[in-house]
Amino acid sequence: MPPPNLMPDSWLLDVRALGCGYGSANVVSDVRFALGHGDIGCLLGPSGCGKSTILRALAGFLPISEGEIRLNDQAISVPGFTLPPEQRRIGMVFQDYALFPHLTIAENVGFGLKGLSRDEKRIKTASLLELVHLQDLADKYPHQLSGGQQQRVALARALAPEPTLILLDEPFSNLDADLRRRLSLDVRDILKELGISALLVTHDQQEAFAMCDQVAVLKDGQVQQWDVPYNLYHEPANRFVAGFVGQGAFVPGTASGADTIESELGSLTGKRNRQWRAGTLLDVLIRPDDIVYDPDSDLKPRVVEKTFAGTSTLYRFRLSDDTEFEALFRSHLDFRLGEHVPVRVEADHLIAFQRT
Ligand SMILES: Nc1ncnc2c1ncn2[C@@H]1O[C@H](COP(=O)(O)OP(=O)(O)OP(=O)(O)O)[C@@H](O)[C@H]1O
Repeated sequence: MPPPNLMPDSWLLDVRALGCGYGSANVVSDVRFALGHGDIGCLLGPSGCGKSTILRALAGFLPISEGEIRLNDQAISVPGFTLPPEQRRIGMVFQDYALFPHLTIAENVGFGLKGLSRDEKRIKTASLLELVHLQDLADKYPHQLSGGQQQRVALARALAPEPTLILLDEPFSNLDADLRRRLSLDVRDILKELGISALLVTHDQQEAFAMCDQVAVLKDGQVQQWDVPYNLYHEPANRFVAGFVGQGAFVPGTASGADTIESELGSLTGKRNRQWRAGTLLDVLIRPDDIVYDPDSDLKPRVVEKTFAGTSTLYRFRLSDDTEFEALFRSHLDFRLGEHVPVRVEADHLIAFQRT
């Protein structure tokens, strides 16, 4: 998987060393990322890390105190200047849909269409409703629609004025898990079909990975890594990203060569972008899918926890020196608590950080 294209001729959105916040204190600082034309990006991070703050700055609701936000090669925010939201051609979709309750679905979608004749407005609204598969509900009111349907209306309304960029602020978080997954894929298809760029804010990494081309992982108002999902999982830039993206446990080890680590789980070898010097003390990230059942293995950790999840079971294992790690097995491999299970590590990529 190649790294994201870091130098296209011109970015659609270019966020340069952004700093902003409320009052005198900055909530985010030195935030840098850029989005290509037609790409879907994501701001992913724990609650309070500054995702919505960045979104507000992008939308023009919050002035910035450092850096620059550029859209289509135009500076739309710099310290001392904020292009008003209505002049930015940026659409917003919110968590709570924010539809007008007294307007029909068609009127909600057509609300932002200015300067069109009545007929033009009707045709455009109908085509947008068709795009989000709601043409049969045009005359209903928001309270007559399900949450998922309301969110499709909100998307159609945001798309109506033909924005350059759409900002999606936790748009699926009021929906149940199954609907969330389906709607996020539908929204991705719609945006890709129209070639519209979007930036999604979420704390749900599965949603981020399913929907977005590139993801910024944030912590305490700073971007830890801006990368394609594959690299975030397999080449995390630091411990925070490694721990936040996917599951896993750190196990101590010592580098014995450029790409080999000796540990309580045996001699581990896997693909690496960066090489270690022999003797370096490391913490190795063991993901649940790095562990395989192997009846011939001498490594026999004890089951200390077991979580059945239908097609698979997540096991927590403990070694005699108290090192713990997890493994995800197909659920027909059924072991008891306390049982010693022969396993081995089969890691495609080795993720490890120097022990501090
Ligand atoms: N209007 C405000 N005035 C002052 N501080 C604020 C305001 N809004 C947010 N903050 C603070 O800024 C920080 C970042 O908040 P923000 O809403 O951007 O985080 P977030 O990553 O979007 O979180 P969540 O996922 O919970 O929505 C938090 O410490 C929050 O308390």
